[in-house]
Amino acid sequence: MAHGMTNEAHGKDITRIALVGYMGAGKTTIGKALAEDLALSFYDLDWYIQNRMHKSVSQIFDERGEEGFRLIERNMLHEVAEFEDVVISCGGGTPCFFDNMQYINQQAQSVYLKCHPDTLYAHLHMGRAVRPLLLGKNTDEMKKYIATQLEEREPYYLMAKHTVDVTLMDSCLKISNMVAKLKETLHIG
Ligand SMILES: Nc1ncnc2c1ncn2[C@@H]1O[C@H](COP(=O)(O)OP(=O)(O)OP(=O)(O)O)[C@@H](O)[C@H]1O
Ligand SMILES: O=C(O)C1=C[C@@H](O)[C@@H](O)[C@H](O)C1
Ligand SMILES: [Mg+2]
Repeated sequence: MAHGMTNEAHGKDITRIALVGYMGAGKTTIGKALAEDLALSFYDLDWYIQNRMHKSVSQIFDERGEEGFRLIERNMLHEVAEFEDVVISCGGGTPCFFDNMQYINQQAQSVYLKCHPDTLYAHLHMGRAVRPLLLGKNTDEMKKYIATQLEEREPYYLMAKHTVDVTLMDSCLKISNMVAKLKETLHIG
């Protein structure tokens, strides 16, 4: 596989792709499709945390607060980012805590899935996954929260090695186009 990250322990060429970006950008949706296309294993960091902890992300937030969740998230990131020949979808906040983004860049080909706040809102509004940070917010509050937090977080996301704007890929039918664009960006597949 022509990706070019070499594992120093055994000198083998490995592929490890990490997707970052705001909640609702499509990291999970697109990451899964990309992994299938490239015949790589797919790891979603939120799902991995939930499986390892036997608890939902929301439960972890409730029981340990965001601070507790971020500690667990960092530890789990260090587990999945050791795996070889994988696509990893990070959580929306993963790059913004500790030195996570530097670590992601050290371990993987990172891609920021950039998405306009209106599209993020539309995705988050229609999706059914529970995002503790958005709980209890009405439409206006949610739109404001997304716009403000995206501005705060974008400097971290922009540290990724590649940026792909997914705003215009706003249809499930076009997920395959998205995969093609990512492969082109990464010179892979
Ligand atoms: N390109 C797209 N076109 C249409 N719908 C999309 C697209 N990308 C994502 N969606 C939809 O938007 C919702 C959120 O997507 P997804 O869960 O993949 O986002 P995420 O970036 O993984 O978010 P989080 O950081 O919260 O895990 C889902 O319901 C998904 O089906
Ligand atoms: O953007 C965030 O901070 C989050 C995104 C999700 O992926 C989850 O990791 C959690 O809901 C927090
Ligand atoms: Mg996700």
